Amino acid sequence: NLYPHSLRSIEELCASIVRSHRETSQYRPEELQALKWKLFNREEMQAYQSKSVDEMWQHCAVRLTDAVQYVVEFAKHIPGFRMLSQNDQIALLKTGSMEVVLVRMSRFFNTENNTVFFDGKFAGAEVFKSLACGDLIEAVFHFAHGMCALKLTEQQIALFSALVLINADRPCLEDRGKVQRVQRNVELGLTHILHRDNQESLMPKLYQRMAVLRSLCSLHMEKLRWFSQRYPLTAHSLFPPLYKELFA
Ligand SMILES: CNC(=O)[C@@H]1CCCN1C(=O)c1ccc(Cl)c(COc2cccc3c(C(F)(F)F)cc(C)nc23)c1Cl
Repeated sequence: NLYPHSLRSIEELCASIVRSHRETSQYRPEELQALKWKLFNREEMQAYQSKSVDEMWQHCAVRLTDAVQYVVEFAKHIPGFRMLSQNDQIALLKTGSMEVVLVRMSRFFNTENNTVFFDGKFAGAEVFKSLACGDLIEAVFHFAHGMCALKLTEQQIALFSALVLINADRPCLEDRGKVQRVQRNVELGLTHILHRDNQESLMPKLYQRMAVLRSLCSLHMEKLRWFSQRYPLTAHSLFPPLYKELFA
């Protein structure tokens, strides 16, 4: 039901969001724990760094598109999301899916050696040099550090990711009121989880993280435009269709 107010239905809402997060998170925390110290050797590093700009962008775009598809799956199981109009669902995903990908990336981050899980191993920022957008990668790493510092549990990440997606302030929504009601329920779920964990103090920090996410993703869209103007062939032919649908 779209308007849960009793505690039981808030707990049901949390349970379905946590389950959906777990089933669509691509890698389990314990899997990544095992790979934590698997780093690229010199040859592998050089192989990435000698890729051309558009080769490396295409290589990343495939992974990002894959990650976005998992976020679309995640969104479908957020209570109330599927009751929104198709256009509103697309509008929320168009602006929110990359933000959730970024939140999820921070789960794959090792703050001890400043590396991120990429292509099966942990990579430092220098692996992405051939992308020719050091500022974007720097910002991605910096954001991941900030997220790791909050030490969120998987359940807290699940509810936070749902709140990042269900945002009634997004542009071009048809039925803002309906999105607001779904957003309100997810907010109740997040406060419920934080209250249960005795960590209400995290709430303002999470809202601050959402503001950082928005600025970071406008940088991404700017980079994406730069890349598709600079390499129109790659951008228009090689990027997987979903990517074009969501970001073009
Ligand atoms: C387990 N792996 C992961 O979590 C990430 C997310 C999905 C797949 N993936 C990676 O393999 C990965 C991990 C770390 C980094 Cl830094 C990258 C490279 O990231 C990007 C390169 C180019 C453009 C990127 C853009 C842009 F600009 F398109 F919006 C935006 C984001 C956010 N990341 C970009 C990638 Cl692709």
